[in-house]
This record gives sequence, C-alpha cells and structure tokens, in this order.
Amino acid sequence: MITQCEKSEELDQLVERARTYTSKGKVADYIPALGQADPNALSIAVHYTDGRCLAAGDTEKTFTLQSISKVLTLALAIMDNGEDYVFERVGMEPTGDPFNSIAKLETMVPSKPLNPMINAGALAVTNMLSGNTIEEKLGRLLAFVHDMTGKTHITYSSKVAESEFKTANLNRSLCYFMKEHHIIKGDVEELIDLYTKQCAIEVNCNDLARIGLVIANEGKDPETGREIIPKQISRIVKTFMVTCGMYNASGEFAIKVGIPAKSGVSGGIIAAYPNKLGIGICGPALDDKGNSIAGIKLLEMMSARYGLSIF
Ligand SMILES: NC(=O)CC[C@H](N)C(=O)O
Repeated sequence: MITQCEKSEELDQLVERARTYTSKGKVADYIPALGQADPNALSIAVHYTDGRCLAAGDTEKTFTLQSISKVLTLALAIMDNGEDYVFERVGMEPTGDPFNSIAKLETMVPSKPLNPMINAGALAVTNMLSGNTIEEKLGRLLAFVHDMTGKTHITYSSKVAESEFKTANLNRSLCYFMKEHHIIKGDVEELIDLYTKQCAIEVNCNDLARIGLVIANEGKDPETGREIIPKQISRIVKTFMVTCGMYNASGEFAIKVGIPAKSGVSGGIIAAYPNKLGIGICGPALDDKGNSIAGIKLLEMMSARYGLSIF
C-alpha cells in the first residue's frame, strides 16, 4: 500500500500553470454543500502499476465522487446482473446533451437513457444494484471502493448527501419519467436516497488514482494481482469513459487528452491509462459543461508533454 508519493518539480510546475485557469471557472452550487469548495484548489496524484506514485498539490484533501461514482456503480451493476440485463435498460451511445438533460428520454424509442454516464442512465444503473435495503446496497458499493483503494474507512459525507437529497428535483423528474416507462422500479425517494449517498462518497486524489489504476490494470489489484473487476467489465467501463465520461465534452477531451476519464461536479477527475497508470485530480472550479476547468487543462498539458494519448 502506497503511503507517501514522490514530489515532482515538473508536475508541480504543470499544476501551477493549470491553476491559473481556475479563475475562469465556477464551483458547482446547485448542490449547496458543494458551493463551499475552494475554487483555486488543484491537486493530482498519479499511481503506476509498478507501485510508484507522484503527487502535487493537497492530495490528502477529501472531496465527493459525484458523477465519478457512475463508473463504479456501472461495474457493480454488470457484475450483479450481467451485461444483457444492464444494456436492455441503458444504452451505449453518447448524448451530446448536458449530464442532467431529460430531453432525449422522451424522444428515444424505446425510451431508455442513452448511456450510464449521464444522470438518467446512472439512476437506472443504481436501481439495478443487488441488495434488500438501501443500507445493504450502499454497503456493497462502499466495500467495492474499499477493495479498490485498500482503505476500509472510506464512507460518504452525510452533509453533501442531504444537501443533494433536498435539491435533487431534476433527478427526481428523470426517475419518475423512467418509472412511468418501466426502466426503473421501486420507490423513487429510496433511489434518490441511495444515489445521493453514492455521489457523496468521500475520497482524496490518491484514492481516486488508486481506483483509476485498478480500472487501468484490467480490474486487478496492482499489488496482489487479485481480480476486483472482471477484465471484460473493466474494458466496458474504460470504453464508456472515453465516449461519455466528460459528457458533451467527451469528443474534444478524447482529441486533446486521449485517456479514458470521468469527471464529477465536485471537480474530481479520474483517469485510467490502460495497463500503465491511474490519475486522480481535484479542482472544484468547473467549466460550462460541469468538468474541472483546471483539471482538464492539466491533463491536456500532461498529455501533450508526455505523449499520453492512447490513440
Ligand atoms: N455531473 C455530476 O457530477 C452530477 C452528479 C450530481 N450528484 C447530480 O446528480 O447532479
């Protein structure tokens, strides 16, 4: 287990250059508790399959997963139900719409969310997790996070979860629409309860980089070789990260950075370079698509300097 990452002057310099972009972004405040984040913050951890790790900025500071959790619930839902069941209820195509849009749900025939990385698709995926109660489902998701990070104390922020639960009316609308069309079943309030808790799971950049590394490493624990996610499912997850991970900025991101990645409105970005490394970033100031503005700049700079594009 990595306890201390190396400092790298070069990475520090890139972070300071990227940090200048934070002033052009804005911290998300539609979930009121997220509005308290420091807009100038920017940190990164890079974990390699051989056990090395590099860090810059305050990598111990915690933040919530938000939409990054969609990657984890997707993997777990496929492990629980199999590919056929999951993809009968959620599609595999990018939307070109904002992450919380309801528009395509009504126009698509048959009515199902286009992919698991937008809110509608992620809510449908969360609805598929196995377990008899919210506590059991959340417990299984947390155990999955503990397995990937090696840290068993990771839990969710009840403050952020409650703040989102109180204000999640758009997500409730998506759920009621999908319930009407039999894409989801059960109690919508319970689903929103579970979803807001999943989004409020608190990690730091090192945890995120470690999760990215497991995904990069074909689902295996890089230290022990133990399978945490079946290889085929880690492949599906990485592919969705490329096509839909940065919402309606995924195309530009694939060209300018070229690494499977997923963002969240807390300013987190997870990235997984196949068979090589995992990256965890936090920079709460967001661009107009809801992605960390300086986080994306930092990845663009790193990709250009180190030739990181997988394409
Ligand atoms: N893009 C995001 O990170 C969105 C996640 C957030 N919890 C929401 O549903 O609105």
